[in-house]
Amino acid sequence: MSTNDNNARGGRSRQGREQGRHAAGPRSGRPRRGPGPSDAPVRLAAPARRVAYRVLHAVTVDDAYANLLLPVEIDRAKLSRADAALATELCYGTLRLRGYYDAVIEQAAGRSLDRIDVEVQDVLRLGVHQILNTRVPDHAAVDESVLLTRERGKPAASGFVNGVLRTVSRTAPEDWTDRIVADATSPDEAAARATAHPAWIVRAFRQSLRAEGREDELAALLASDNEAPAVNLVALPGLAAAPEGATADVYSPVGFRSAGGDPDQLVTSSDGRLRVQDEGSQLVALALAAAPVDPSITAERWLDLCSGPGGKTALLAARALAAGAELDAVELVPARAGLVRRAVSAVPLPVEVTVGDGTMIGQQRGERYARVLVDAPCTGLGALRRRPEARWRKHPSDVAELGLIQLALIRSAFDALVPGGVLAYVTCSPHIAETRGIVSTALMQWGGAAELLDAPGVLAGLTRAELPLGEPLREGEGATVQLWPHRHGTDAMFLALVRKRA
Ligand SMILES: C[S@@+](CC[C@H](N)C(=O)[O-])C[C@H]1O[C@@H](n2cnc3c(N)ncnc32)[C@H](O)[C@@H]1O
Repeated sequence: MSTNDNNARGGRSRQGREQGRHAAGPRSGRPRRGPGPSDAPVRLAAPARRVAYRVLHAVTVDDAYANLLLPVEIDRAKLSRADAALATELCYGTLRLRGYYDAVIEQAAGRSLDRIDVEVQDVLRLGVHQILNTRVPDHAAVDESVLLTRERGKPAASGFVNGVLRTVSRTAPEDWTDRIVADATSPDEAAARATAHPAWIVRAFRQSLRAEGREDELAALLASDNEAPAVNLVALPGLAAAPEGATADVYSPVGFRSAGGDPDQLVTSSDGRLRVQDEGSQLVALALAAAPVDPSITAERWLDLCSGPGGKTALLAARALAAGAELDAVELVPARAGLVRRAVSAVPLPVEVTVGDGTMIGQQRGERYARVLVDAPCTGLGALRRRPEARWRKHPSDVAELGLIQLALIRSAFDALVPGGVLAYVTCSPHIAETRGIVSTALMQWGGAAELLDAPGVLAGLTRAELPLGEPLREGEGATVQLWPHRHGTDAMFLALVRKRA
């Protein structure tokens, strides 16, 4: 079976076949069917389904990372581009909504998940995803799930799979959502169940939005986590330009979306001067390069303190080259330091990449740098749409553990600044404890030795369009920036710019 024919995307919709059963558009905050990545082909290619299953199961039993394993499995299966796209949608779509699908399976099967064979669980998850959130016809989703069950050496379970999936298909997706949230004990728990997020993450998001005076955006934020992000690229400034036909980013002056084709091909053929990079990541690196250091600083040396795998280092290197500055990079993990070296090789600037502990750099290289980027290790709650299984692997205790490292890193970065120099504290998490919490604590400890700069103002000087921002953390003239997937189309990057008083 091929997925390449026009019928695949243009064929009869489930809505049509089911006479308006799902005629209403996707409801905000709920797992959705509709256009975009979930708008999967009508006919299912068996190889794509097998690849999706293999990755799903490796995530379940081996703690594999889907974004690393999926390309390997796609290569191994020699999937066509269309089938690779389908395998990606099936795999990522299933993983993103896994908690929701598990609840559906438990209700449809009338038993708890731990009483279902672990391989059969993943067959069912994949089947439920196809039935509830793609245009794959129900009978195809059921039949092929049964086939897959047999292929996995579980013929005795094929009747069970058939029965559960038929039960799922007899209830409209919207009605499933109503059932799944029916006994939720709070609005956050209901939102968590309906959008397949752990409840503690929903509470953390609500708190961050509330701090910005935008709590009413919670449903939009949760929904955006369940959508595949567009592939965004950067053209390293001064070294490359966006290719003909590409669409310029809304905010980043050096970002673009490709007109089609394989982004990896673009990266390779440009010798790494075009790179895949989230628009928010571009903006925070550009903001550090543009921040006002004290005019007494004439020769600048810059530092990327947590640099692996080097996306922001490459952009900083291009900016440093243009500004006549030097650049160093530090990374704790040797393999990731290797990726940083590869990333900066695209820029004709010698960048010293050191494997080391960034928390020690302040002591070792005190008052040496005019600009320091602290792209701190964090929970990554702002990039859940990118890492489909990640939300199920995070724990509230991670926040406290990471907080200690984040505080140690920002303090080390401050010590490494020359007087008048600026540090950028960045996370790809909007969690208050990792963002405003760290910056407030550090500012309090530094007292009058530090000033929070106006990060929204710095960004306003470089973005193509004005960024709609919420209420920031303010101190003096300074303010922070929080970007959001649902509002800006970026990862939820946080940025604070802090200057060491001269
Ligand atoms: C958010 S990532 C940085 C992403 C990077 N700036 C980029 O744009 O590609 C955080 C990095 O910090 C590294 N890291 C964690 N603890 C560190 C430490 N104590 N010193 C230096 N790097 C550390 C992690 O290994 C990880 O590569």
